[in-house]
Amino acid sequence: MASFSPISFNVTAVFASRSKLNPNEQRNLRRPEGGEATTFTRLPPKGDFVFGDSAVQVVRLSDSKPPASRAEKLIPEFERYELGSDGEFDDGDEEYSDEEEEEEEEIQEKGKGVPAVMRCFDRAKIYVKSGDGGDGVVAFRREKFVPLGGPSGGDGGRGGDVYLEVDGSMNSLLPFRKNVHFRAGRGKHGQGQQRNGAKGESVVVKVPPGTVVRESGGDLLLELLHPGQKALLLPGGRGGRGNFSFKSGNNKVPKIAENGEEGLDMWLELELKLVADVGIIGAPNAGKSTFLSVISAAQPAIADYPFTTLLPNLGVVSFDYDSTMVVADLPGLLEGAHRGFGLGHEFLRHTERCSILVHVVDGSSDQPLYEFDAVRLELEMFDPELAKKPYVVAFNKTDLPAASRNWPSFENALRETHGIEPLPMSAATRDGTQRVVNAAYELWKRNPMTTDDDDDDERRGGRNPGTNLNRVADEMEKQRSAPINEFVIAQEAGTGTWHVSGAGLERFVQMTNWRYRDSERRFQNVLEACGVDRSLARLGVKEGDTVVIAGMELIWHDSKNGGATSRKKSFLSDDSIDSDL
Ligand SMILES: Nc1nc2c(ncn2[C@@H]2O[C@H](COP(=O)(O)OP(=O)(O)OP(=O)(O)O)[C@@H](O)[C@H]2O)c(=O)[nH]1
Ligand SMILES: [Mg+2]
Repeated sequence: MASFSPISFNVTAVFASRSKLNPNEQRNLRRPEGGEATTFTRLPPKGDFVFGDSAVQVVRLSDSKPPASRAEKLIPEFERYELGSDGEFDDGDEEYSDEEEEEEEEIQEKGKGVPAVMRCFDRAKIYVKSGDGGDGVVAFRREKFVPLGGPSGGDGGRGGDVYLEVDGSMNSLLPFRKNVHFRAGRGKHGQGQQRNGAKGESVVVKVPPGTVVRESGGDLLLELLHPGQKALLLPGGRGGRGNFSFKSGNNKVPKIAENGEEGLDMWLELELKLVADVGIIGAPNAGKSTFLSVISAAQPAIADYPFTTLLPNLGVVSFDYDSTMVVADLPGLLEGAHRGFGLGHEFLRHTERCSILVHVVDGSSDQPLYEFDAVRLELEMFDPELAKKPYVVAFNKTDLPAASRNWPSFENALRETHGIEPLPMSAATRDGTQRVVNAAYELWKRNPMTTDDDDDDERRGGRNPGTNLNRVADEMEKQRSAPINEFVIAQEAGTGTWHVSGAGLERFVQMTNWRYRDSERRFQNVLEACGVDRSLARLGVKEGDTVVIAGMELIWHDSKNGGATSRKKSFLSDDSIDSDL
């Protein structure tokens, strides 16, 4: 029994819901974005970030950029950043995101002084599309001694799928700077002699562990945390049926075949959130990377100037057989980081998932206390929640005389004003580092992370191995195969134009191949069977009115037996509905 949804005369509202229901419409809406795809330059080889020794340099916290001589060294050969007249660290690569102007300005403000490598290591925007299904064909058997061979047109092959897979060897989203579009192959068309088309080639997009996937400007889709996780994101379109599949008792020689179903497409925003238990923070050049290198097997670049660490490094600290702690060494934090100056903003988000922080202070600097307070303030300004995380303070470089001189007053001040016991250490000589690690471990044990990951794990498709990683694809498939008799009718106010929309109907129109003679008849029959005609008649459609279904304009002609749409030409009501609907 056919049914129809309640009528709405608010055309705008109906279009809005239609864009939700209909992947084709969504495609049209998004397509303009496609023209403005984010393209990036090539990822520089890792070696470009390792620098030789250079003279010691004192960098004040108020310096929001590396000195010019350093800047030159930071620049990989094929990426140019220029120090502008205002002394800011400009990016010569203008190819990055050119969304709306406002957004652009905001990014520029936040990304001030940040080379593209760092801006893009944890965020990317990519386009994915599953393959269209292959078309079915109309063919008839031609055999010797069989004068009237039956239908033999094969079905089209299914389009390729789009998968997302976690690759444990990746640690950034930088590869997506170059590679933005991922399209699965289309299914092959059917052939005569009942040969079905082959399935289109699937595409697997590799992402690093800790990747959060969002539909561009929309909902959170997935959170992929563990190496090996593989999620089916966009299923390929169904292959169109060939005329062999349309053979029925009523129609033994069907001259009809379907188009393949169009694949789905989407712009995705990827965000990498490091999965670390402990975050090492501090001012540039404090010795954070050196500390990580002595407590774990990680070998981060260490050099005697700020901004050595451009991308966070991860290290695993092992305690007992079964107890390990993942530690992240983050780029140096500067005053103004919360406003996007220096490198701060780009990575501060990564500390959100750390249970605790280790704050490394350069004990040999002019004013270690000032440095300590400034970094704390930055944390507070960026996110007060972050500043509330438990932390250990490591007073580094105690092997240097300046640090020894600074130590008593620093220790005193922290004890008095903050109620904290700082721990002295020398990452260079490893003196005291074990104590810091132990303190961090104890603190971490007492403060296990209570992320919201666990709460709505199922929704995110994340941590729990039992979670359905294919739920996005399932959802898409469900939307796509919406029943054909679920539709909404709206009349444009004051005109004789009617809009009929519904995902099932639109898919049906898209798959109808008008080249074949029987297609039109089938189309008319379907409109009648699913209740479109009856609903329109009940709502008062008049002879000559325009009815728009899935972008196709039809003219309504009243039929004798009371109510039916027709497609420009005359309405045919003498045939039964195909049983395969
Ligand atoms: N004397 C001495 N030098 C140290 C110690 N720890 C680190 N250094 C030196 O301090 C400089 C900076 O060390 P890094 O580990 O690169 O500092 P960082 O905090 O990671 O710096 P950025 O990544 O630039 O923010 C290097 O020259 C290290 O050799 C220490 O305990 N004693
Ligand atoms: Mg470093």
